[in-house]
Amino acid sequence: MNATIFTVVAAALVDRDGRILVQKRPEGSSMAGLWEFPGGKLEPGETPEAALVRELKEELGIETDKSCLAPATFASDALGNKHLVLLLYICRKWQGTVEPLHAAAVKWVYPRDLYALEMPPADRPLIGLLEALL
Ligand SMILES: Nc1nc2c([nH]c(=O)n2[C@@H]2O[C@H](COP(=O)(O)OP(=O)(O)OP(=O)(O)O)[C@@H](O)[C@H]2O)c(=O)[nH]1
Repeated sequence: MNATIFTVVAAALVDRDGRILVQKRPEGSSMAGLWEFPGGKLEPGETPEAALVRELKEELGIETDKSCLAPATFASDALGNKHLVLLLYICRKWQGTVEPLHAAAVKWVYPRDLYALEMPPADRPLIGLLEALL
């Protein structure tokens, strides 16, 4: 079966205690209220790393560099009538203080505590991998 594939980049920001940042999708967006990794869709012609650096600035007000983005794992799942490929990077180094500029809220959680959160379906298989990696 053919499907329109769209690519999303996202970051597991990891703090010094090994906790990961998740943000809550705002009211009025698709999947409102679910907790997700910050990130978003690529703009035409944009590299995944440039898109993620841009999204982290737009969504959280932090600055990072592509050299601080380590490819970690990916998800591949149907989303509506399209197919989502989500590239997840681990990022441990950035400048600035995280602020929820787009999200309803942000919080830092240990990987094992991600299981208890309501997350988009594509994200669930990523949790065990993050637990193993961190
Ligand atoms: N940033 C992010 N997006 C995710 C995650 N998991 C997941 O399924 N997605 C989906 O990937 C897409 C990312 O789009 P986006 O963040 O650029 O934009 P958006 O919410 O305005 O998109 P939309 O209005 O089309 O839903 C959304 O459809 C979102 O639901 C995740 O962990 N992080």
